[in-house]
Amino acid sequence: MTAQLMRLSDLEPRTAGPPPVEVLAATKMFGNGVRALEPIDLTIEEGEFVTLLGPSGCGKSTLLKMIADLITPTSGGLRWWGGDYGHVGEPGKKLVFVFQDATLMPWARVRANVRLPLDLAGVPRAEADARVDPALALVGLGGFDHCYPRQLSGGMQMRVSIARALVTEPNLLLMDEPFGALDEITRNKLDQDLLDLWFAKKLTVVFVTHSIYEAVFLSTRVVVMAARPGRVLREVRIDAPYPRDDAFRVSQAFAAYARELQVLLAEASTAGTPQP
Ligand SMILES: Nc1ncnc2c1ncn2[C@@H]1O[C@H](COP(=O)(O)OP(=O)(O)OP(=O)(O)O)[C@@H](O)[C@H]1O
Repeated sequence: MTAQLMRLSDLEPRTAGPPPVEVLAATKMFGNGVRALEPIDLTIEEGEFVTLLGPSGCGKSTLLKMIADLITPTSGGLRWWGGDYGHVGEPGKKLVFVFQDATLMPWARVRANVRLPLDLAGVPRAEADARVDPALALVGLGGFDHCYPRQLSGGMQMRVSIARALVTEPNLLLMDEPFGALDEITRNKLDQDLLDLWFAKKLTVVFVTHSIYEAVFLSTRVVVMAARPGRVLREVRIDAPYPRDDAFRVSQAFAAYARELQVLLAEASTAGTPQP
């Protein structure tokens, strides 16, 4: 990672290609009558780190899963790199989803856990193994490949989960509150390492969190959502230079963004009407 400070304007756009994700008036109504999402319009540009922030039930996970094509919109649609989902997975258009739980196979060593997506894709064992080591090194777990998940802390298990995502060499990383279950110190460290990874690998990231502080620290842009029904309330660009470190966390700029998001979250929590 460069030691030179970069502003957002230095980072974008990383390519002139179509945006990795366009959400086009997409809605979601579940079978039980819950209107999880009102029409959402959202474009994620290449190289952005976009965070979905909002109170419980505002549809953050539903929107993220729609972006991963795990949930189909009730109306409206999405485009990925300018086309339909059929093109996702082609070179330069790879997407991966990281869940809140590490979801590791407890009976398998770290190496086998990280190699899993390559095994499933039929990548020859020697080639797959060769890709595991750099992925583990990227998350700071070089040398832990022979451990079982139970021998690792919660933070280390999340790192394995991220390595398992990185081994597929994604362009777009979708993360559903990946560090929500971790203590604050571990979470801060993983946030820092994730930012370094995002920067080094030129990833595009869409990240879900409840935490204002995590959103400010990580994001180029925060999308604040409100509930009942789920919708986008406001977007806030976090125009602070990268790389960001602990000095940013205690800066006036950080506090000002946190205050702004706090006010919006309070608004998001009171807005809306009860529904089934
Ligand atoms: N499969 C489902 N069937 C019915 N309703 C659902 C389903 N999934 C989510 N919902 C409802 O849709 C709304 C949005 O849920 P979602 O999980 O997307 O919100 P969220 O903002 O991610 O919440 P949290 O922060 O608590 O994870 C909620 O009212 C939820 O109960």
